[in-house]
Amino acid sequence: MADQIRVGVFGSAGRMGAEVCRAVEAAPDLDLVAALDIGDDRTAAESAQVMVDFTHPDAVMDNLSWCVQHGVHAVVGTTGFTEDRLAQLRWALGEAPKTGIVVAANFSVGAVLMMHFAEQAARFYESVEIIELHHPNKADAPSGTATTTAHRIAAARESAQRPPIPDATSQEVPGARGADIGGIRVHGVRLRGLVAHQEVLFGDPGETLSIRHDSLDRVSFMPGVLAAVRAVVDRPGLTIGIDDLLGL
Ligand SMILES: NC(=O)C1=CN([C@@H]2O[C@H](COP(=O)(O)OP(=O)(O)OC[C@H]3O[C@@H](n4cnc5c(N)ncnc54)[C@H](OP(=O)(O)O)[C@@H]3O)[C@@H](O)[C@H]2O)C=CC1
Ligand SMILES: O=C(O)C1=N[C@H](C(=O)O)C[C@H](O)C1
Repeated sequence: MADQIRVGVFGSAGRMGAEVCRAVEAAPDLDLVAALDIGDDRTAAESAQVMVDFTHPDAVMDNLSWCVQHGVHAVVGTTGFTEDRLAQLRWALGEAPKTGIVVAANFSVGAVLMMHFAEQAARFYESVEIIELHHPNKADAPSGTATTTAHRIAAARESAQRPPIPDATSQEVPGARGADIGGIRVHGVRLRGLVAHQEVLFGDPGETLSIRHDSLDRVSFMPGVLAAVRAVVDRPGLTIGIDDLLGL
């Protein structure tokens, strides 16, 4: 079909990459032109308009540098995007970018809503902690979703001039209180049988609020990935998260 978007996938043999290949092949408006995994030659990717990257935090920056050099748009789900890495991408894209890059810690609509709702709730509660739960083959901890959620909650609390979260712990086995991400405690669970799950717990005197999201299958990420593929061709520059694409 003439007006199909030509799509390639970095990490095509991985859990997410394989699912993206299936989703692209099933979409009538998309054409899968390159399925590349580690060590593969990138020549096939030169014919792509959009490359999707679900690889590894150690590999993704090199893949994106190739995309920018070749004017190929990118949709990126791989984790590990610190402020420093985002700044490197902005610098590589330049002041008048022609290429678009969408980087999202989580492409599932429910997870995007969970982060959005958690950000809304953040200013109302004295206490907040995050529990992320994933399959045991996951390379990184805490998850990119939990890190992003923690930073968004921390920023919302700062805007609302919330004091630090109360915690009188004075004796602690290292790790028992989780990781401190921007002042928010994040606890990581790795358990066979899980896919990707997160609970954000808020507390105030006499009440708690739990906001939980569960990805039970990797198909949950596909509508967001495909929406980003369709959008990125008309979005030069760096887009962080898919909230805008969902109208949030
Ligand atoms: N944003 C989101 O919605 C989601 C993000 N993720 C993130 O996506 C990433 C991948 O997750 P997952 O699919 O579970 O991981 P996998 O390990 O299953 O897949 C990664 C694949 O990428 C390959 N790979 C590594 N380096 C390169 C490279 N330079 N070029 C091409 N392929 C490469 C790996 O090969 P090999 O195994 O040989 O190293 C592997 O086949 C993680 O960072 C994860 O956190 C996951 C789910 C949703
Ligand atoms: O590795 C995974 O599986 C996932 N990674 C992303 C993350 O680190 O947040 C998204 C989702 O949690 C699944």
